[in-house]
Amino acid sequence: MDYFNYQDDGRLYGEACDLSRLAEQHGTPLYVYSRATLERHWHAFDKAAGDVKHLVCYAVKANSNLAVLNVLARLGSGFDIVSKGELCRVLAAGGDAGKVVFSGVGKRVDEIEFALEQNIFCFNVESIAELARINEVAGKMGRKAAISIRVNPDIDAGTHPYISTGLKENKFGIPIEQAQDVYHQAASMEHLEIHGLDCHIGSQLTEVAPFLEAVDKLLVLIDALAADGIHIQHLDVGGGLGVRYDDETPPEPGVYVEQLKARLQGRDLTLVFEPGRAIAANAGVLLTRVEHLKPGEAKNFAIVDAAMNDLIRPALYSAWQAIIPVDKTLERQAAVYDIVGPICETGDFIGKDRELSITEGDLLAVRSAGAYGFVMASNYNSRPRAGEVMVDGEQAFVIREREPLTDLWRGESLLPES
Ligand SMILES: Cc1ncc(COP(=O)(O)O)c(C=O)c1O
Ligand SMILES: N[C@@H](CCCC[NH3+])C(=O)O
Repeated sequence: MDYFNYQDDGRLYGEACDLSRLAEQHGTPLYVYSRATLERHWHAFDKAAGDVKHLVCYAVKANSNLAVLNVLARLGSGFDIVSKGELCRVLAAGGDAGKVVFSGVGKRVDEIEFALEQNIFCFNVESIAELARINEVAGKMGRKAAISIRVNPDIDAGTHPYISTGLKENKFGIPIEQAQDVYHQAASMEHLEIHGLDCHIGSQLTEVAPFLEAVDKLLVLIDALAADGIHIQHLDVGGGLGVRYDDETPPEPGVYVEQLKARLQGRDLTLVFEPGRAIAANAGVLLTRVEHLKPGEAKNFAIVDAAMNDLIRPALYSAWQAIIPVDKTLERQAAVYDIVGPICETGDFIGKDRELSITEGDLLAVRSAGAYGFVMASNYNSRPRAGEVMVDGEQAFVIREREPLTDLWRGESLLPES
């Protein structure tokens, strides 16, 4: 059975794997990813960028399992990281530090040192204080740090307020009106080398227009900087391309990349992309089993063995993800359910008001769960985090064991007897 959504047209995309068998073998809840889909989505960006100089830096935060990173590293992917931990993962997965961009508003001194030691491609700098810190650390190490400034173009990405990043009121980047001045300050810092210009306006964008608006503003800035003698070599357009969860119709990566390329109008710029969700979301599902059906006057509940600790997107952003029975051939009575987990929170739901034909013990797949799924999991209610499996053609590999119960208190200690 195939339950991998192909983001281009919403079709289920096939790997030769039987999800029911995987659930029986490895238990539920269980994340399952498709290698072929990860690769196809990465290639969609890389191929479309084709004839211009470019670097596809997969955003590690979307899904940082080592096997996922390794699949992309083998394709020659770059990586967008936001912490030392993510850089360590990239290195452990065989990624090339020379293709790493380091984003994030709060880089610590030790993180900057480590990134410099590893010779990363570029720091995406988000404040004047951070510029000064990187300059100082690089100076102490006798190094020069390659930097881009993340510019906040004040554009409404039209996405959920929690994942919108390019507005004035957001904490990210340097306001575009101040950017030219900040580049001049950077140019005067001895241990910095200006390489690029960066922006990221939000996540799950379903239109190209806001990206184009941002790029147009950035190109004006790039031209103004050139006139001042500051030469920008690469333009990092961030991530943010949305995927189809329900009936959205986000542009395909190819269309998005082509339109961005057209905006460059022959400028000699390397394009950097930081897609996370567009590569990983529809390459994965979360498998969960129905524990109980609980009919009620106001609501029917299907209580499943996955919960908000496994997939927090519905609780956190009221995100909608498709939930389907894995075996559709079973004859069941249809009813409308809230699909809820066992956690002691009313917000613990995976989906609301879903018409499903199910009974106790049935296996469900929560689709589009490959991005911002496992990575946002927690141990709330002392629940071990789910296992992860990667399907590769006929084969399936456990790429992370379900967390053993004893790991739940690893590193904790009792107070000494008094
Ligand atoms: C700086 C940066 N780059 C890339 C991404 C990846 O975004 P997405 O998963 O929407 O492509 C994010 C997250 O939104 C981000 O903050
Ligand atoms: N975690 C968010 C996306 C965050 C993007 C990170 N900058 C989601 O699940 O939609």
